[in-house]
Amino acid sequence: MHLEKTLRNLSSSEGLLAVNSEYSDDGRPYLPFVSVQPSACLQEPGSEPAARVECFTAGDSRVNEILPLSVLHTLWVRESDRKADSPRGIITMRDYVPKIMGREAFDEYLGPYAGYNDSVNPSVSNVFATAAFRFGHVTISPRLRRLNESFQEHQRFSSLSLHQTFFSPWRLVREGGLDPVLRGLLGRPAALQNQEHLMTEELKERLLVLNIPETLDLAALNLQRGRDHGLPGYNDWRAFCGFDRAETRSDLVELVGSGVLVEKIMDVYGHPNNIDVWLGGLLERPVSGARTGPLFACLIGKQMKTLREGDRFWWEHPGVFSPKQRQELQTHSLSRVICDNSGVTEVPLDPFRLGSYPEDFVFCGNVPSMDLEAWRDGTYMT
Ligand code: HEM
Repeated sequence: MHLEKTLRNLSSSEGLLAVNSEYSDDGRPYLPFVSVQPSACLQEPGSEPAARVECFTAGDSRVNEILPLSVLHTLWVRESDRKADSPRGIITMRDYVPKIMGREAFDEYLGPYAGYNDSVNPSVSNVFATAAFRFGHVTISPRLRRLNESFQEHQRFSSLSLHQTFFSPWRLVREGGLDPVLRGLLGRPAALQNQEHLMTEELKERLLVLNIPETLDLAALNLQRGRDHGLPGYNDWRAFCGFDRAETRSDLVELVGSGVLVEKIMDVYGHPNNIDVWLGGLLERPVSGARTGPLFACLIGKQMKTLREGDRFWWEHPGVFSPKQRQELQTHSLSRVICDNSGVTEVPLDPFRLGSYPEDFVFCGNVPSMDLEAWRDGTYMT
């Protein structure tokens, strides 16, 4: 059966997604297991063969790569079964993207929504998937924090090194479900990019990918994938974005902000033209108020623009939703999704901004929610 069919609950006509039939998280569903079993996911040490927790299945094959990814996938499946067509696009574009590329760059590359353009190709570009959006790999902290209701270290389920969470769905099923992980994501920071130490050892020395027995190096994979895909180098992409090429060491020092680092890069690459775009983009000094430098801000900005302009069902495109529905959709937030689909009862209003507990957290009752009355008259997707 095709993957998209296995992800649906075909026994009902309500358009629901399939969920796990063996386990639940305090009454809330988990993702279904893969159909080919036994799967390659790791098992709880010492557990009985009958108590296996298989790999979860979802639209993205990386769903088991790391616990937080399984958690977010699960959250969205629960949300989707509660409310058809949840507005993920709004949350990503309004609450996340401006924080990674910076408000100024967001306004420059995207600006206000200007309508659907049927000549825009919305597919994801090679450079975006293979380099620019992989900036996220240096924001990963080496520890996965698991917190209790008071957002303190969980007494039963302590925090873990990242590698202990690779392909280990049993840690959700047997160790407290989504809530301790969600609280850790909300209450503790992502890694701050550090030019002297870009990526955690957990990802450079200990990365696991299913069906490969050795541990891998995500930095090496990113560089090699860029070459496999024939990506032009750092300077060519700077030119593509209308920036000056870095011709000399001092040009690079200007962009990177560290002479010592530029020495190392030049020792390896010889000339700025040879620098892989993933590495060059990561090394640029971040734009103020952003997590990326100017090159990645440009490449991410251009991609986001085409994703929005080329989407016939973009939520702001007239005719997709009524004005009243659009107004309601704007009240939606990731915090609301967490409140509605997990046991977490306190959240920051903006979960993409790190706050301190309890000052910056509110009870779920105080998080705005959409009024679904706006959908009652059936005006939807004309
Ligand atoms: C611990 C967290 C993460 C792990 C273990 C991880 C691991 C991986 C792996 C193994 C790949 C495939 C690499 C290859 O063979 O080329 C990959 C691809 C990718 N990752 Fe991550 N990743 C993580 C977090 C992130 C984050 C936070 C972002 C972005 C914000 C991100 C963006 C991407 C993108 C865009 C791709 C390419 C996807 C595609 O072309 O289909 N990753 N990641």
